[in-house]
Amino acid sequence: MKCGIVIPAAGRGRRMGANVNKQFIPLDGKPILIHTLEKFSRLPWVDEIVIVSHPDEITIMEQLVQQYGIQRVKAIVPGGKERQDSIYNGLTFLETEYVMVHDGARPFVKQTHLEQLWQTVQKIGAVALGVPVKDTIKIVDQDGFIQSTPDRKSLWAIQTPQAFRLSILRMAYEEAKKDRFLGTDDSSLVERLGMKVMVVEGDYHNIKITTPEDLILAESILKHWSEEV
Ligand SMILES: Nc1ccn([C@@H]2O[C@H](COP(=O)(O)OP(=O)(O)OP(=O)(O)O)[C@@H](O)[C@H]2O)c(=O)n1
Ligand SMILES: C[C@](O)(CO)[C@H](O)COP(=O)(O)O
Repeated sequence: MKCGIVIPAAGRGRRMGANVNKQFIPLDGKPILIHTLEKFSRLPWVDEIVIVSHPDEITIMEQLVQQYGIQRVKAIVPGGKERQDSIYNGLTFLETEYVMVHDGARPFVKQTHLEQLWQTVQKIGAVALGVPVKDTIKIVDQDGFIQSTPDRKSLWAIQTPQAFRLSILRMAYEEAKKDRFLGTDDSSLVERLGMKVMVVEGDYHNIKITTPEDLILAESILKHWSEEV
């Protein structure tokens, strides 16, 4: 059994406010995206990697992949307006039985968690990495008033990778496209088909680098947990 990896990296990084795609920002001298790609490129069960890039950055991506010797990159393909559009396009280039979708902006996913996801997706067919939330979460209305407080015991902050049997994810993406449904992750597209998605507990290092504060946290993670991430 082999797995294909789709790395959505075609965003504009608006919340980062940098004048460059946040995935090219260096961490310990290496672009964030390369840290991410290195987590997958040597795994024995990874058959092919598809990187989804902003159309204007495909050449840069090709140069980085070559410069850092990233293995198993099958294609670097153009993304779309939304993350969902980018992944939809990336999926069309895969020929594996399983797929793992992982944000290019999450450089610290652990190998142990990737292995757990790989074992689980072969049994369950749909799985996502996540962590229990630490804050109390509130549902707030458009006027800024709290409507409800969900029981924190049942709340998880879902990350990536999210892994699926490829046929399941393709069907979910087609249904979402037909229904014009836009989700913020891949699992929500599978859930809306009425299918169960399992959560594997990861850890709090697996941050998505989104705003400037995350760069400070990322440097600290790399400095204090470099052997683990
Ligand atoms: N149209 C898009 C939007 C996002 N992504 C990717 O999806 C991942 C998670 O998205 P996010 O962190 O929101 O990145 P951006 O969309 O770039 O950030 P922002 O919303 O701040 O612009 C990132 O690796 C990003 O590059 C993508 O491939 N295509
Ligand atoms: C997919 C994701 O990383 C799960 O937490 C998150 O939903 C991506 O959100 P973004 O706004 O596209 O970064």
